[in-house]
Amino acid sequence: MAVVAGTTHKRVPLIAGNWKMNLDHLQSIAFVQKLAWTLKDARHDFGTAEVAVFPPFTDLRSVQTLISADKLDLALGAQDLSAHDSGAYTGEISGAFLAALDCQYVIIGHSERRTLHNETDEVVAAKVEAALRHNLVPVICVGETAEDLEKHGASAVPVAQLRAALAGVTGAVDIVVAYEPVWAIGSGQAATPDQAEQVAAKLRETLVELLGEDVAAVTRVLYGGSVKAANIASFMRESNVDGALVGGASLDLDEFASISRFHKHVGT
Ligand SMILES: O=C(CO)COP(=O)(O)O
Repeated sequence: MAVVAGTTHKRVPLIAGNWKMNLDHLQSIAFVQKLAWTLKDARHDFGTAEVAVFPPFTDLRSVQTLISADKLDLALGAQDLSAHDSGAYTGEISGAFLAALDCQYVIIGHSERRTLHNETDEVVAAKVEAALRHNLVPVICVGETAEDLEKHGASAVPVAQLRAALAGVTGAVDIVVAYEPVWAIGSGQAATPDQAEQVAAKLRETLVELLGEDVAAVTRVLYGGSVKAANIASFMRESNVDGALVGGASLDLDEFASISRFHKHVGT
């Protein structure tokens, strides 16, 4: 595992681009090609930061083909999956299908799905189990609303959501946790690095309790919510923040490439 210069990280950071419902399959090809060239030109070392893209379902085949044909150093993830493996579930996408497309990751429990699609903690937990059944790494999203923050402080809701998401999980699992305060998503108002670190530390304590020291020590905890090139370094200086889940800025090629190369700014 890489220790990133200028930080205390012992986990390889993950910079994950959640495209949400943006870029069709043709646009995705152009974008990923340019992203790969930009990172290659900059001699990006994937040992210092793994870079992953999370396109819409309809883009996955195109992006997978590009990554595999051109041997691009990019990881691929989906934005959601079904809790079921196959059968009469119109409109759902099985984890088996994602694994067959070489997806390594899948986002689960994003606040937009919790709010707009009424995903409960139980649904999130069932999806985490489905991801693990298919050897996909779930990127489990947790985060408090502005109202939660006011009423319960920053960490109570994210910690409770993480406990619920891991209800059916034991042992040496490969997971990623993304702390995304709902009030910071798309608002331009990111959490402070200290706020992110405090919640990330609480989430890691929860991982120790639920899954043991060894799993907690290697699990990456990401921060998400108005991350951009100008603020990524300040988050990455925190010892419990191991990367970022980036929304809007992941659609801007130069901005996302610059975020991926955060170690250039750490210590400056
Ligand atoms: O929701 C997010 C990533 O999943 C964050 O979105 P923004 O980076 O646009 O705030």
